[in-house]
Amino acid sequence: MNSGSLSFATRRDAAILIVDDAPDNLGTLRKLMVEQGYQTFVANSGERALKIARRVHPDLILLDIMMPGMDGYETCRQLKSHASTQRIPVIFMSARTGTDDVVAGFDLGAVDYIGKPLRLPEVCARVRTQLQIRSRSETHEEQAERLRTIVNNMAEGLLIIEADGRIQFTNPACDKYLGYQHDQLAGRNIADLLNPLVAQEYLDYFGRYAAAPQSAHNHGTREVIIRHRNGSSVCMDLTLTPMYLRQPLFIGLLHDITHHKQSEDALQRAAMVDPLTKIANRRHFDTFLEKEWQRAMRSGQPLSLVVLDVDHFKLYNDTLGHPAGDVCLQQVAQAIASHAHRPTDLAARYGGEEFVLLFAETDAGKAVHLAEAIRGHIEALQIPHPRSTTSAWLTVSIGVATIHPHQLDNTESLFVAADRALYVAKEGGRNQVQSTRTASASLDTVKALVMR
Ligand SMILES: Nc1nc2c(ncn2[C@@H]2O[C@H](COP(=O)(O)OP(=O)(O)OP(=O)(O)O)[C@@H](O)[C@H]2O)c(=O)[nH]1
Repeated sequence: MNSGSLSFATRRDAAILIVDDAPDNLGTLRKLMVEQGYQTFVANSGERALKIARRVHPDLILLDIMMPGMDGYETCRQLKSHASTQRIPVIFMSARTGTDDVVAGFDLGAVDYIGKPLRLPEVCARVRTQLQIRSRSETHEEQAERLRTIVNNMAEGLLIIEADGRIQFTNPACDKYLGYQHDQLAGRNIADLLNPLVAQEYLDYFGRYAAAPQSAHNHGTREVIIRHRNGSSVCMDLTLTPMYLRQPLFIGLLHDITHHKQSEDALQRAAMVDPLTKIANRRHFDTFLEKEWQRAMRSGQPLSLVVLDVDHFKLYNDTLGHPAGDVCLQQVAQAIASHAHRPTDLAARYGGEEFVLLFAETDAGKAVHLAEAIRGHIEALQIPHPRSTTSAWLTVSIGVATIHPHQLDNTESLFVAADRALYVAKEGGRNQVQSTRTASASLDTVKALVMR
């Protein structure tokens, strides 16, 4: 038993409409069809046949041609012109077996033509065959419908692209991702959606595949920026698969990664920012310094590092509480960061109450001047520090170091110099700026202090 008869075997309940004005014929055919296991409906006129067909949607109609009133041809014409009945297979039965009659029957859309007098086994065979064909074509339609449903409902955008870059088809998800109405993208070129370099790369790949489909390789998945209809850019993963369907075609699958990108960016930003003060953290500062250091080595420009430490901060915490200390650090951070104006300046929280600032292309004189401005700014905030022995307000001590980096130096040496200057500022009474120059002048003092 082949698969066709198998599928047919499951359709023993097929419904047959028998149309004939002769009661004997109707009776004989009905009995025959019932014996075959079919469900039967009968009509003795064309008008009645149309009514029944519209109501019960039979799987097949056996239709006599010569009938009073509406004949079989007209009945068939009307069946074929009505959406709900046009796909029902019709087999004509007639004593008129001339070629013209038979051809006229097929021209009206009949699937078969049986001559009268009927040979009953032949009728059974022809009915069976037509039901098998119908059952197979239904399966094809069901499959096509299933595929259509998947394509229309999938979350990924689907594009079918021709070798010259012309878009042949897009699914609703693709239209939605890119802001187009249904069918607006078909006919456009992918070059309208991508930046020119990327588009050219794809077109070259299409061209290579079209020239030698057998040697084609999968283009894989890559991240692309696609132009949305509103002019904005959307970040997508595009997977391209070449396919030969009568012509070289490329199936593109678009996966929106904008949200993924945004959270990736947010994570990246979070990894660079100090959670308490919202300015750069130590990690970000070190990376930034390394980059500026390399740049300064190439340009020969000076690089200045400013190190700041809040005075008597332990005392501040002990007096006003740790939460007040946190707020104070936020205020100090904002004040410091407001002095980093250029893209090559960066303020960061380097540790507990210690802050740093990098000023690229800034000589010692300017850096000390900037540091002095920051010190004054923080003092002017007039954050009360009741038990400070330095001032009634919160103050900072600042060390400044400037260097013209070269191969033999490293960033560590710049930090050591700035920290030394800071040490001198602390020991010199706090609330002041000291630079490497001033620090080295007081080196003896430092040495003496260190020895103590
Ligand atoms: N509130 C708060 N305090 C912090 C934070 N990080 C560090 N500290 C405190 O900062 C204080 C730093 O104290 P020290 O290093 O002794 O320095 P100091 O008291 O500022 O003294 P000098 O630097 O010599 O003027 C410590 O008490 C730390 O607990 C923070 O995130 N929040």
